Amino acid sequence: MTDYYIAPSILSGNFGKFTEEAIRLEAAGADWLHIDIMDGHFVDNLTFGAGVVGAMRPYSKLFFDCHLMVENPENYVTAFAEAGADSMSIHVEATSHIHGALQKIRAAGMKASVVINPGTPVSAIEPVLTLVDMVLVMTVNPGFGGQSFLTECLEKVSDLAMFRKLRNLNFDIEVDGGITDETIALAKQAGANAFVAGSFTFSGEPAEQIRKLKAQL
Ligand SMILES: O=C(CO)[C@@H](O)[C@H](O)COP(=O)(O)O
Ligand SMILES: [Fe+2]
Repeated sequence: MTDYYIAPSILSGNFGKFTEEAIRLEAAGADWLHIDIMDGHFVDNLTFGAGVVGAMRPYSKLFFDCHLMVENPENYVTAFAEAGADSMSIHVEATSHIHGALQKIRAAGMKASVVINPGTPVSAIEPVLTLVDMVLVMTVNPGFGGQSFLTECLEKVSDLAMFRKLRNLNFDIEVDGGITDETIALAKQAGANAFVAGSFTFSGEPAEQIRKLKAQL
C-alpha cells in the first residue's frame, strides 16, 4: 500500500513565528514539515539556514523535509544533520558532485533526496536513483511560493514511477509547487506520493486546507 504525505511549506507561514507555525501545522494534521532553504545564489531569494531548523526541532515531532535551494549543498550536510533534519533534498543543478553529496547525506544519518527543476530531464538523475530515498520533482521554478503548477512536469513523475518499477527501486516521489486540492489529484495520478503545499495550506485555516488535500488521496 502506498503511503501518502502532506508536507506544508513553512515558507508561506509567519517568519516571525517559526516555532509556533511548526506546532500549528503538526496539530493541523501535517505529515511532514517542508522547510525551504534558499541562498540568494541558486535562487533569487534568501530564507534561513540550519540554525532556524535546529531552533524549531525541540518543539516538533514532524519529519523535517528540508529542501535546499543552495549552491554546493554538500557543504551543509553536517550542519543540517546536527540541527535534526530528517531528510535533505538537494538539486542536481546545484552541485558538480551529486553522487558524493547524496552518499554524504545518508552517511550523516538522514534520508537523501535529489531534486530536478522544471527544465531538467529525468535522465540527469538516472545514475543516482539507486542512492536516494526520494526524488523531488519541482512543479514550479524554485525560489518563491504562490506560483502556478506546471502540468508539463507530470510526465517526469510518471517516467520516474515507471523507472522505479522496472528497476525494482523504492524511492518516494514528491512534488513541490502550485499544489492545491485540484492539482494534487493530477500529481497523485501520475505517481507522486508526497505533496508540498505552501500557499494553499495558509490560504485558509491550515487544518481545513490539509483536510481538503487529504480528501483527494
Ligand atoms: O520550494 C518551493 C519554492 O521554491 C516551495 O516549497 C514553495 O514553498 C511552494 O509553495 P506553493 O507553490 O505551494 O505556494
Ligand atoms: Fe520546496
